[in-house]
Amino acid sequence: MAAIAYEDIARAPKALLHDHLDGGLRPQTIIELADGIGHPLPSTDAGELGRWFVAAAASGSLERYLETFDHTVAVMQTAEALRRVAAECALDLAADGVVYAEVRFAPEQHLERGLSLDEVVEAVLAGFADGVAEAARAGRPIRIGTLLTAMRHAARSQEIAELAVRHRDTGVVGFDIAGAEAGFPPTRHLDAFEYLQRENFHFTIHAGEAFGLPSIWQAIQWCGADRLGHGVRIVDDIAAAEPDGRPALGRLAAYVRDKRIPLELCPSSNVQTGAATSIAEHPIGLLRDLRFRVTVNTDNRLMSGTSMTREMALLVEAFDYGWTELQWFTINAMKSAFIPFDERLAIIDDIIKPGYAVLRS
Ligand SMILES: O=c1[nH]cnc2c1ncn2[C@@H]1O[C@H](CO)[C@@H](O)[C@H]1O
Ligand SMILES: [Zn+2]
Repeated sequence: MAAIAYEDIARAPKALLHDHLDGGLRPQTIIELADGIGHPLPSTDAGELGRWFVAAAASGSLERYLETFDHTVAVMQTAEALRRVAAECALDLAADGVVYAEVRFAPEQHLERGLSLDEVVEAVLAGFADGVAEAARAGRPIRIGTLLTAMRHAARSQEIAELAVRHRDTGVVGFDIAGAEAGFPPTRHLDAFEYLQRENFHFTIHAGEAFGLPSIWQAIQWCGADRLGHGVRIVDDIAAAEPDGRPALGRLAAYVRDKRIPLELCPSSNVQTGAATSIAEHPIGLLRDLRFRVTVNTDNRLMSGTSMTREMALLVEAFDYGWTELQWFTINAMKSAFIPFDERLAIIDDIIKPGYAVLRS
């Protein structure tokens, strides 16, 4: 069978669980917002600036990758800027054929010009509502859930967890921690995770990206994470192959698979930070073969110059995947979403399955 065409993947309904708002700005928007506040940029040509982000982020280290966010966060410090960026995010995802997305950002990074944490969240939620409404008018319906992230090197996670719970009925569906992983274990934020569990709230934790199994183990067994942001280093607990030819799962890997803990895998991002050597050698191939609850994600569309369509196309090329695998990734993501069960099911039954059925035929 011929490989699936890029345009067909673009038309397929897609679900995305791991996308950073401040990692997905349009280069032209960064230029316009930076101009308004006098923030200096590496380039004021949109094409060049886009390429600069991708090159600078492909540093081989998570810490250096994260330095590129200085420019995006700098231009996201007013309610108007946040609202615009969020609206454009919704429009761009919808145009890419994403029908459900969870988008995350760290409110504590947007207080430099006097906004309160609640004002930051309200501006972003308003922007998503604007973008979702405009996308629907253009015949590209999308649903967006917001995740609030706390920065793992900082000490505001309890406050951000409470902020998330405060906005749970107006669009915030989960919580996360992000930032440099080595030296900042998930248990530093145990109070916040315990609070969220008592509130019956959902959270994912960036773990097993730049640091290995101890980070994943803490995220799940100490903190109670519902999902793993990346989690790609779980392969460190899988031995190549036993004499019978089957890979042997260690206790943690077996637990993650048995419990169906979703892995928010982000192939291109991992190659840039050095968490994987190439797409072809990305552990997603092994993890899918072993039937972990694998999902495909963009992480940062600007820093990786990518989209959901492109991530899927790269996997089709590297692993020879067909519609069966792409639908499986999509339904895995939808099953793992933080919105209510009946709403997830409706998207699977009414949008995803019929959409793939049309593409297959
Ligand atoms: O892949 C990642 N690993 C860890 N932290 C990340 C990643 N991508 C983005 N951020 C961090 O999350 C913040 C809020 O969105 C970003 O500002 C960036 O510092
Ligand atoms: Zn991330």
